Amino acid sequence: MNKTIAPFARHLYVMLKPVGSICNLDCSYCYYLEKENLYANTAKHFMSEELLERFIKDYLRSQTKAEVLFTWHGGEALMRPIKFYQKALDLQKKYGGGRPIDNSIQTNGVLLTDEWCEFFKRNNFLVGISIDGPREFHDKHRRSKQGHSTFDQVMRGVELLKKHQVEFNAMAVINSDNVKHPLEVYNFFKEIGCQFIQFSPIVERISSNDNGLKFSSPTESGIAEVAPYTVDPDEFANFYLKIFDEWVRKDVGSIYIQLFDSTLANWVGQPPGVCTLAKTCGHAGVMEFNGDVYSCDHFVYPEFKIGNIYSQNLTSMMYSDKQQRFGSNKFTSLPRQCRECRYLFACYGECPKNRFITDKYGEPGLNYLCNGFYKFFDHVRPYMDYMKEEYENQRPPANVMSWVNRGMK
Ligand SMILES: C[S@@+](CC[C@H](N)C(=O)[O-])C[C@H]1O[C@@H](n2cnc3c(N)ncnc32)[C@H](O)[C@@H]1O
Ligand code: SF4
Ligand code: SF4
Ligand code: SF4
Repeated sequence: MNKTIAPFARHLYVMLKPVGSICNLDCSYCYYLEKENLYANTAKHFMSEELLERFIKDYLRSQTKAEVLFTWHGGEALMRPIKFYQKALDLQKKYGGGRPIDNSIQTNGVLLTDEWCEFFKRNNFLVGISIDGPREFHDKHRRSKQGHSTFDQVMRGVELLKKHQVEFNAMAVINSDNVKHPLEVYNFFKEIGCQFIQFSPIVERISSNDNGLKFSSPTESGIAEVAPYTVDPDEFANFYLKIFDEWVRKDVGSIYIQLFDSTLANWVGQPPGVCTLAKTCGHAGVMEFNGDVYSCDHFVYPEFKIGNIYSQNLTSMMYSDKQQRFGSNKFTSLPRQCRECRYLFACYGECPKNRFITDKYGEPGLNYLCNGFYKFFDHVRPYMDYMKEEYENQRPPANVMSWVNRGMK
């Protein structure tokens, strides 16, 4: 089984929200918590077993490849009991026709127990656990509903995952605080024995609409109110540069950082495995607790709803004109600065969610983090060129470490 959650390499992929956006924590920057307001008139935000069965049957039927990936997401997916997931596994078996099925679950880690970990190990789940680095950075934003620290609980969760040898990776946001401490954050993950790290930058704007959602929908234009924890593009570049310089000397082949892997993949002409750096997207939808399906986890806004599984099947929603346009738009809407950029092949304008500034020609739709990405690609170029050559000559790209350490670069 793959050790990173790379759903975007799939043809048709829909992640699930078994408790909608309900969560036991109150992270300051969370884009998903407020989705509760989209369903303000629904008393219970949890997926029924009847809907679970409908989804599993349809999802398995719509796959074009033998291997199938289910992802359980939230809100906090561990707020459903183990028996809910056991039921899901039984249904996967019932409708799977013997095909290989993987499950991944994303969690804040606070509710992990021996029992959960035994269940994950037994059923080969890949667990994504959210930690923002050492205690002071983690606790700054990831707090309980009562405002308490969660660091110790999450670390206890990590220890349980390790004790039961559950495959896990770490999800860490890069925000305006931890971005200033790249090596402390990187070394922390190495010290806790985490080999697979996905960093995701916070880029949020405060909405001026009164639709009950605090964060701007990607369709709102303008930069005026960037949320305070949003990462600065230059600091974002510096964060990755510092970590890259450490990684390329010591850790290639032993620590996996999603951006580095995906960049190398684009450099050698392979699919990057992450939607944000692909030419197009749109094959990764999300289904809410009531069967509503949206274009993407970061586009859960009324205007990006593509249907409901009670009235349409997944194939017709995911291959609808609306969803196909959503996906191709990632490329077709790029502003001139991107179209002319030497790193277009590696970046593709990153995620459309973050494209709300104007480019140097005055065209709208440039990525807020453009400057940061450009600096990153410019910095890693010689190393990527070297690793590409090794790869193309059937030698391990990890040879880059001895090249760098011999002072060749
Ligand atoms: C919405 S949470 C849901 C799963 C689970 N509750 C957790 O925290 O892992 C999924 C991931 O999104 C990250 N996240 C939350 N708000 C974000 C934002 N505004 N931008 C980028 N990532 C964010 C979280 O840190 C977490 O790793
Ligand atoms: S734990 Fe996850 S869903 Fe809950 S508030 Fe934090 S980021 Fe959001
Ligand atoms: S909109 Fe962004 S996060 Fe969503 S699928 Fe496209 S690139 Fe990925
Ligand atoms: S680095 Fe900037 S200009 Fe180049 S493709 Fe990315 S967002 Fe566009």
